[in-house]
Amino acid sequence: MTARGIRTDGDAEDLDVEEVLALVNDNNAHRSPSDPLPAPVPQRPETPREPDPGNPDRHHRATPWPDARETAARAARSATRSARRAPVSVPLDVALGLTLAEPLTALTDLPSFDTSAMDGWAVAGPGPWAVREEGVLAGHAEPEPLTDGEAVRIATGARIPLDTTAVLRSEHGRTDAKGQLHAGREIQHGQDIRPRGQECRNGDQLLAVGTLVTPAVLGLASAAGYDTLTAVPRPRVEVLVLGDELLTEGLPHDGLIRDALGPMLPPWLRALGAEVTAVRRLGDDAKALHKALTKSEADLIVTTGGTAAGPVDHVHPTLKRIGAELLVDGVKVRPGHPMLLARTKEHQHLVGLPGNPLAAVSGLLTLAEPMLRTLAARPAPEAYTMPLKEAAHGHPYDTRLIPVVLRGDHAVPLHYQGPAMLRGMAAADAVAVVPPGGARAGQEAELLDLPWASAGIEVCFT
Ligand SMILES: Nc1nc2c(c(=O)[nH]1)N[C@H]1C(S)=C(S)[C@@H](COP(=O)(O)OP(=O)(O)OC[C@H]3O[C@@H](n4cnc5c(N)ncnc54)[C@H](O)[C@@H]3O)O[C@H]1N2
Ligand code: MOO
Repeated sequence: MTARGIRTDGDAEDLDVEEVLALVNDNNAHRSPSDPLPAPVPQRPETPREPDPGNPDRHHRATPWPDARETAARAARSATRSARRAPVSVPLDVALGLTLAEPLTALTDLPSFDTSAMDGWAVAGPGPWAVREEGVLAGHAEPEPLTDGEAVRIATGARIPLDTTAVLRSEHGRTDAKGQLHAGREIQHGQDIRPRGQECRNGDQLLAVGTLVTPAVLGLASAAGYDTLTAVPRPRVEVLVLGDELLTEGLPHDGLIRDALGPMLPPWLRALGAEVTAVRRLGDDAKALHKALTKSEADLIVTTGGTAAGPVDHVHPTLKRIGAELLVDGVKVRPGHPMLLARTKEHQHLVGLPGNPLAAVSGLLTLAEPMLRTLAARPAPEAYTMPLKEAAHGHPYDTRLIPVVLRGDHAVPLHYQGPAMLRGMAAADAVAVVPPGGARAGQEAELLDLPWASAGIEVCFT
């Protein structure tokens, strides 16, 4: 979804997204907005490390998986603080998936008048009742008051006439030959009348700052009189797909392969709260990458491929050339260990996803998710675990992320989970976090939800 219709609201400018973030993160002590800036990558290893003949220097700087996620969230907090991103006022139809930057306060009583909860008759006093000729429908102006012994046909949602004592449901009343209405059962005073203000009074707080705008929130906001909502803007994300070998259509041929990430990343990033402003295919062209990085005004740049040390892996050299600060340079996670996070400008970061498609997913879950969630002021998901149905093979030193399906009260690891494969992930309900050394059958494993399998907010394929 784009930011169609988004404008900056004059009143909202006084507010601060960081305050929203602080409220959202209230329950999460380690996410205090007063955290220091993320530390640059340490130059010395802090933990014993696996020898990596491919690239020992880079692996020794690799960040443990939980620390990498925390670093990404902290970097986003510092960017939010320094950029002072102002909340925006958006029409309801583009607010889905945003976070409220102002409490939702009722602009009216709900219901806003005494209303009938059922189709039937509004009656006054004890029966039988004489039935008025003209009935009352929803949307009609205020009807004439009733007098004792009088009834009027009424529709669900219609205004209750003054001095009505109850509503008699159509299925509980009958009219005799003289047109008198009789109740088939005893009726209670006030029965089937929804009194004005039953749900809320004008000025009541309905939802707090930091609430995610779901379809139900849109419904409530509309019912409560809102045309626009004041919300945290979506972080703007630009995707740069690197690689000369990539085709955008047809079958693979002559060593060329189809681009799996160009189609996958934009909807996934949107599901994580981003507004994807551009997807650029740059090939393996260092100049084009340099130009794209220096020109970008996005809050977050996501690159794919080129993170390793091959002859056309331009990400590291280009980051160095523009003077970017590497906050994470490799993560102790499989797949995806060459992933990286850099601060490219004061308010801008770059997540470098490895080119192998499942390794790219690992980078999304490890670095992009905490960063976007924090920029969008979304609450951190509740951590949860489930026992594994089968043993999961682990890496001796690194965390392993594996796609699983949830069956009953177990997580079942899926096959086809190699770094270059999406076959397992495409069938997955969640991703299991397997600690270094692996996990036994029956062992509890932390699970990461996939955005379409949990909230499902803004997985819009438009
Ligand atoms: N000497 C070493 N080589 C490699 C290491 C290492 O540590 N030392 N790490 C390996 C690991 S692990 C990964 S993951 C990859 C990461 O590589 P890059 O980020 O540089 O990615 P590329 O080399 O550009 O591509 C890797 C692989 O993925 C394919 N690819 C790239 N983009 C796409 C796309 N959009 N859609 C589908 N497939 C894509 C590409 O063709 C390659 O097959 O490095 C290892 N090497
Ligand atoms: O990080 Mo790589 O994904 O192990 O292939």
